[in-house]
Amino acid sequence: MTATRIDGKAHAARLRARIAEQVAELKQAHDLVPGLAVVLVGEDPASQVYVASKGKQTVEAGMKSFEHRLPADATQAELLALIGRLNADAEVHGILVQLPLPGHINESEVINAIAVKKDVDGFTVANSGRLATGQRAMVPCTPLGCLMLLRDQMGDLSGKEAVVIGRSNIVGKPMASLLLGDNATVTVAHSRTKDLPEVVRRADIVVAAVGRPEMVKGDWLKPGAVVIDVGINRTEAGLVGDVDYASAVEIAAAVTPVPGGVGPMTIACLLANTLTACCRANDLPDPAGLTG
Ligand SMILES: Nc1nc2c(c(=O)[nH]1)N[C@@H](CN(C=O)c1ccc(C(=O)N[C@@H](CCC(=O)O)C(=O)O)cc1)CN2
Repeated sequence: MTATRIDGKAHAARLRARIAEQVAELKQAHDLVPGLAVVLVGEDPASQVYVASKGKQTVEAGMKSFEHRLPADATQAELLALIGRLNADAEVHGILVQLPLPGHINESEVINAIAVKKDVDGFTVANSGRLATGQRAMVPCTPLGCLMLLRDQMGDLSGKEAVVIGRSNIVGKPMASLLLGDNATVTVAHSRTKDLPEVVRRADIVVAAVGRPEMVKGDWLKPGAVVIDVGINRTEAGLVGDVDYASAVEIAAAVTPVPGGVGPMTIACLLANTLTACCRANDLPDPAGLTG
């Protein structure tokens, strides 16, 4: 039997519609409009596309979008000064610096200059620490999107065996924290893991976030596993994930495709985090069902 194709595009569209409704209610009840500032440094083609999509979807959801483009040779001081102004701007509830940054810029210093309450990427040390210790945090968008897809597909994740492949600060580690928060039993595998196929074979849930085209094969999977592919790899054959989709669908119960799986959820969850940041800045309760 062939696996379900988890339609991230359709899921993201439904999520954006719910966010737009909640944004309209916020305006009506409190005369508040969430605002998102996105900062792009340089001209990386993929980043330009993502930033344009973020701006468009922010406006479509009824929020304010502020786009700031700096040249590739902008200095760190210029970037920090811009973040300082956005931190102080009452119309801006969320700030995102598009990654990757040019090599001469210290990514960690820049990210950690963002006010913790406006850190809608959830990448600051403060938000990472809060998530890792089970406190209320701003949750990174890609892992939050993966969690929403998993809950939608499987319901309760309690007691499930989950293997997260990849230990990055922006996907692997927060993903592991979120799965632990839902009471899954979590293994984080990485490049030094011994016998990775055997580790993956025991998982009910596989989240692949390694950045290696089609590395996870169908015969690594436990029959009936749910597979979330975070990879976005540009190859000569086109865009592929970290999972070999064709062989995975022969064994798994459900698999996210690339494109059209996790990617669209990343931007929808950014809108969710911006709405959450606006509510928190105004001492209102978190919006229902958006915070993970
Ligand atoms: N500050 C951040 N920088 C980056 C993040 C992030 O979450 N915060 N994530 C990625 C880029 N990204 C959003 O910024 C992103 C990547 C991919 C998609 C997406 O919808 N992908 C499509 C395929 C589109 C394509 O052809 O490239 C899909 O998977 O269907 C959305 C957002 C790195 N930087």
